[in-house]
Amino acid sequence: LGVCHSVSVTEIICVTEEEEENSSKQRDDGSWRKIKEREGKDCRQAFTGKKTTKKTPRHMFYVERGRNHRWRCVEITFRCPDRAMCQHWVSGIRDQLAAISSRPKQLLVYINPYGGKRQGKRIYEQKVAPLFAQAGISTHVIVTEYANHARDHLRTEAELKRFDGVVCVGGDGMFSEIIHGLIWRTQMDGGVDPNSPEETLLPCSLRIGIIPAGSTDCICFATVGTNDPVTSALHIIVGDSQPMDVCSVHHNNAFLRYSVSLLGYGFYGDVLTDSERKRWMGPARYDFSGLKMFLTHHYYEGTVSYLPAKGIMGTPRDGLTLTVNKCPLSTVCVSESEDEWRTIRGKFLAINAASMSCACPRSPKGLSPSAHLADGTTDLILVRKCSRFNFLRHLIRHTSKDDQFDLGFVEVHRVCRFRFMPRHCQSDSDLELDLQENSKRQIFSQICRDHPACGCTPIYSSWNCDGEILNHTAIDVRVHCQLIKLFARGIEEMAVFEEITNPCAI
Ligand SMILES: CCCCCCCCCCCCC/C=C/[C@@H](O)[C@H](CO)NC(=O)CCCCCCCCCCCCCCC
Ligand SMILES: Nc1ncnc2c1ncn2[C@@H]1O[C@H](COP(=O)(O)OP(=O)(O)OP(=O)(O)O)[C@@H](O)[C@H]1O
Ligand SMILES: [Ca+2]
Repeated sequence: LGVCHSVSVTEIICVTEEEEENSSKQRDDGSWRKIKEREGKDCRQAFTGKKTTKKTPRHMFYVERGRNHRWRCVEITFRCPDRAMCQHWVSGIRDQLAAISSRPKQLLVYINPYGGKRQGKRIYEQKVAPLFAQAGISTHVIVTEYANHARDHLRTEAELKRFDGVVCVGGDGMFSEIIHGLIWRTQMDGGVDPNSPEETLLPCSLRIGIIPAGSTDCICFATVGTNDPVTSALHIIVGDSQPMDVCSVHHNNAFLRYSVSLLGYGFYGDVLTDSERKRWMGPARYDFSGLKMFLTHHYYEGTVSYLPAKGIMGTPRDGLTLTVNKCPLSTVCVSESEDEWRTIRGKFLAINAASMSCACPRSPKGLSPSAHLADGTTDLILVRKCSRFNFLRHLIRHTSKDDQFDLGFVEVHRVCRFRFMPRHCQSDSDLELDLQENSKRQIFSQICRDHPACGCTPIYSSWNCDGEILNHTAIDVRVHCQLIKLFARGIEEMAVFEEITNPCAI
């Protein structure tokens, strides 16, 4: 009948053989037959063929694209009338798979059993481990016993040479642990001082895979296009690689933390502080605290200074396109001389630095839809003091096609470095003058946080650094271009997968 099916070798998971008697259920011969998805429902589809009596079917498992960037592992059985021909195909495919050097063979896996809805262990065992086994990947699995277990293990103990990658099963917090461990270890091994904000950090050689099992999973969502464990496992198996920028955050020449997604002062800092007391609510705590902090409507005074990025492709106001793994060729911060710095003083509801889009199920286009994962820049979004109504318009635009930056009180700059100084820390003399007032207001700010209806604004917010609270408000942030790599490929545009899934002759 001439129905054909093509599969790219790079998207084959494995081929297996099994001896099997011909049965009445089977359609034979000389053909490919798509049997079923490995996960989920049966989707039998027979292709052409003529009957024979005894066969040795060869099963091939490969990636099939579904809706919303989801990938599935599906199975095709192919039979040949001639055994030698079959063997030839199987060994040919195996040789080609073995030649793909980017595919991992040994992985170090950390599972946070308490992330998100506490399903990490189950998700890994039921959905991911069988796929890794099928693809011939061996794993060393560590179920974490306490917070920072994975980070500390990576920093000091893990025998990194044995592995081709690190997999983290959990949310953004768990991913943050992994990058802190890996980046630190890489600098120590290479003799680089992570405490100096001026040091150029050494890139990490091991790729990181994220199996989403957390509350926000924004890093997985923004790098793979969905927060689906099977899709992530398949990106790991086929050996994808997506470089990613990392911001280092310092306070007075002391290292605080790294950030890859959101550094947020004001609204997102307050949402996080409030939600930490409500961990028992699970992922819904963010919506509850989000609503609460929207109603409290605090603003904060301070000075933001930044070094604009130069020679880059695009600005934060570009269309909502996210591209696949395209890395800019030119360096961005050509000059770091002091006269290039710009300064803005003001009263802000939110100061956000988005180093990637921060797309997540709450906001599928994210905080900065055109932010690039790997261009050495972060998008600095300043939301000035405005009415609740206007702030709501800005927030709602994160969930629609409308441009959240096209509002008079919002500005956005693509930068490669920035600093923030809250108003009351601006100088020693300011500090002395404000000392008494500060200590009074600090006490009141706690009272106000607990009783937001009182309507007065505390002086300080906190920085939300990828979901962790920083314990300093004056910070110095620097973007390190492509410091880490993920088992991902960015978000595929429609045209890319239409091309690949179209059947064509073999
Ligand atoms: C009216 C609907 C407006 C919806 C606006 C949605 C904007 C959502 C933007 C989400 C950005 C997430 C950035 C990710 C940061 C992660 O590194 C970090 C670690 O996981 N997550 C959080 O800090 C967790 C941060 C979670 C923030 C949730 C904010 C929810 C806001 C809700 C506001 C409700 C106002 C309703 C008024 C009637
Ligand atoms: N065994 C453990 N016990 C307690 N906490 C742990 C353990 N392992 C990891 N953690 C910590 O749990 C926190 C939350 O983890 P994770 O990111 O996986 O889930 P989450 O629900 O998405 O949380 P968040 O929204 O804070 O990112 C992380 O900061 C991590 O350091
Ligand atoms: Ca970036």
